[in-house]
Amino acid sequence: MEMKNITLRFGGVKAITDISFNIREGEIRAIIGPNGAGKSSMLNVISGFYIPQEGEVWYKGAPRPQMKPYEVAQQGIARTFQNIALFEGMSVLDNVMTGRLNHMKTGIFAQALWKGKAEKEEEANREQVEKVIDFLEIQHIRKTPVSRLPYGLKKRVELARALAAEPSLLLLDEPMAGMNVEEKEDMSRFILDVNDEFGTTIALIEHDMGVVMDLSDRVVVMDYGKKIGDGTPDEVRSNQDVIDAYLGVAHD
Ligand SMILES: Nc1ncnc2c1ncn2[C@@H]1O[C@H](COP(=O)(O)OP(=O)(O)OP(=O)(O)O)[C@@H](O)[C@H]1O
Repeated sequence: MEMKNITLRFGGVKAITDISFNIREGEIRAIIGPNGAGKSSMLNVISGFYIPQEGEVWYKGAPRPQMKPYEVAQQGIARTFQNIALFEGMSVLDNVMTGRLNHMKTGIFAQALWKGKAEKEEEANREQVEKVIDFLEIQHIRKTPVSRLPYGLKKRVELARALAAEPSLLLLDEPMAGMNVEEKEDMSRFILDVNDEFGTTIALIEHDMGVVMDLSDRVVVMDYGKKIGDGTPDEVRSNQDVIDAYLGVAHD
């Protein structure tokens, strides 16, 4: 995926100014930056939730036309949210199942006409869901309503739902926010395993520098809507603009 000269405005506020960067197939790419830098806005541009006023999003080698978020999802892009967005009253299993909605092609009428086809689809959906539930080690809570789960597990269920969609690009908005050290370690391991095992490309926003530097292949750094750094964790760590931004050095 390639972001080319993206500019995004909200009225008079420029959230993103002329930013370009790419996400290579199979990599873990982090977007970092101080509060209000424009990271969530950028993730929303990637997911098709915001349409930038300027610039182009290229996906799989071609410019992506203006699309609705569900159409972007159908192209294999799934995401999790900064604030957990699960159905609290529903079980873990049912929540993860909602991740398959994009794969449910057989409508109600078709189901009535071709029962066999619908059954096959249902089976494939169940299989993928069970695979993800096993992979993320949440079998023991599959029947539990999400509202009863501790925070760290809710975040894992959100990851499970996104993975159930079998995305080729997975967007994670602060996957470790609010977690304790142990939960962060678990989540890091799962993210690395997902990348390894399924070959899923991952773009994530994360505030915990230790986590970002350990997980990512490459990092984009934003500050005040601009890109100030882009490279491997080591390159970014030694970039003077990045150091200044994080130490809060005044802008000219
Ligand atoms: N829907 C919106 N309407 C108006 N302004 C917005 C909107 N979303 C973001 N902004 C503004 O755009 C800028 C970038 O915000 P954004 O949330 O993308 O930053 P961020 O880096 O994700 O911040 P944080 O780390 O605090 O989540 C901020 O000045 C913010 O106030």
